Order: sequence, then C-alpha cells, then structure tokens
Amino acid sequence: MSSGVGITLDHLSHRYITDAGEVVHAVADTSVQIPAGQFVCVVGPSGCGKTTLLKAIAGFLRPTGGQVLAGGEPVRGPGAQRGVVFQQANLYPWLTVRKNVELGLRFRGTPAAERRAAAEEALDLVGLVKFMDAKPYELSGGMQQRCQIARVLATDPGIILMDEPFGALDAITRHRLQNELLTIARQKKKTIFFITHSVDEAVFLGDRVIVMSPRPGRVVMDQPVQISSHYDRLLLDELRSVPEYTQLRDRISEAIREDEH
Ligand SMILES: Nc1ncnc2c1ncn2[C@@H]1O[C@H](COP(=O)(O)OP(=O)(O)OP(=O)(O)O)[C@@H](O)[C@H]1O
Repeated sequence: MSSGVGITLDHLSHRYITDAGEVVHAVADTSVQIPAGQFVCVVGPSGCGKTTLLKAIAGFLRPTGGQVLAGGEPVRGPGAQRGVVFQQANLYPWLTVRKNVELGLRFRGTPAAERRAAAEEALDLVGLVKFMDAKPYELSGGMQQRCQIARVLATDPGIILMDEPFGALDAITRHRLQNELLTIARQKKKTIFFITHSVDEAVFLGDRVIVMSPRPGRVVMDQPVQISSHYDRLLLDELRSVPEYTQLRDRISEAIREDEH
C-alpha cells in the first residue's frame, strides 16, 4: 500500500480565456504546502477557484502562473499517483460494481487476479462487497459515491482529490459517508484535498481548513483542526457537538462572510 504524498502549490495562479476572449482571473498567487498524509479541506464562495486548484493538482490544466509539485515532482499532466473523486459518480451503467472499481487498474494493465483482489479490498473498505455484482442503477446515490471512492482507492494513489463528493447527497447519507471517509482516511493515511461548500463538513473532516477569498481566489485563512485528536474516545458523531468544534465552525463561517464584503 502506498501512503500519502505531499503537495506543494508554488505561487500558483490561473487565468482562463473564455470563448468570447475575456480573461477570467480565477486564482491569484497561491502558495500552500500540504504534508504527506494530511486531510485538507478547502472552502470559499462559489467561483473562487477551488476546482481550478484541484484541476491543477490533478494535472487536468496547466496553471498560467507558478507550479504544482506532487511528491516533490512538478505536475505536468494526470498521473497514477493522484486519484480524483467528483460530485457525480460517473459509473459505467453496463459494468458491474466490481468491474467499475477495477477499471483504473485495467487501464494500467494490472493482471486480472490482482485487479480483482484490489477491487474487493476497496469495496470491503466502503462496505459494498455485498453489491459487487450489482449494476450501478441498482445502487442508491450514496452507494454510487462509495463505489466511486472504491474505484480510486483500488488504484492506491498517494493523493486523493475530492470535489464536493457528498454535495448531491441527502443530509443523513452525507453524515454517514463523512464518518466512513474519516475512518478510511485515518486508516490509509492518504493525502486528501477535499473541496466543499459546507464549513461544517470541512471542520469535521479536515486536519486543516483553507478558506479562499472571492475570485481571484487566494488563501485568506489557513486553520489547523485538532479537535478529533483531543477527543479520541468520542464517537465520530459526538465530535460534532463539542464546543471547540462549534466555535471553530463559527469562526471560519465568519471569515468567509467578512471577506465577501
Ligand atoms: N474553462 C473555463 N473558462 C472560463 N472560465 C472558467 C473556466 N472554468 C472556470 N472558469 C471560471 O473561473 C472561476 C473559478 O472557477 P472554479 O470552478 O475554479 O470555482 P469554484 O470555487 O470551484 O466554484 P464552485 O464553488 O461554484 O464550484 C469562475 O469564475 C469560473 O466561471
């Protein structure tokens, strides 16, 4: 199993040129150092460049300024070391859950037996072993997201990039998946870059919360979160109501509101 890989955003900036020829300054001079194994949540107003940052780390776009390093190496395109989880699961409807999870490994030419073992292990982690032979349309929205997470886990990347993965789920399923993801993150020690609109979700999941300004996005708050390490014996759900948790959540919400004015 490969463990987490560090990420460096080195004076990253990005300007898009629209089809109409307008320049959109999405991200301004952003430098962030993310150590291997850290769970970082990014929040900020709509359009502040969160997805642009994620795409630059994934290697889906070349930033117009600065650079991204993953494990100390410049990112020049997508790579096996970085897995991406989107808001929509994008599963192939004609493939079973297991075959969907094996897909990344199949593209890499991993032998069938190895693929199967990795898929089963990943499905076990997300609690979907019983549904291995089901088709995606037989799964609920939450289960489809679990399947997408398993597909990324099966390829064993050092970095997992998540773009509002629970944004389309109902509140109860969302809480459940947050608990599961936190358990997996602690167990696997991957580096996780997680975009969300929910400050509550960010404080619950993150070892650190980064708050971005309105466009052009830059870091306006960089907040370590150590609540869960202080409350080791509490159940995950109980963590959400400890005073430190609610205070931090309010402080971050306030920082976002202040910056919007
Ligand atoms: N391909 C593109 N061409 C032109 N402008 C773009 C393109 N992609 C994004 N933008 C613009 O860049 C800005 C940042 O977009 P981005 O998707 O990174 O923001 P975001 O913080 O993830 O937004 P949201 O929270 O709404 O998902 C926005 O103003 C968006 O309209």
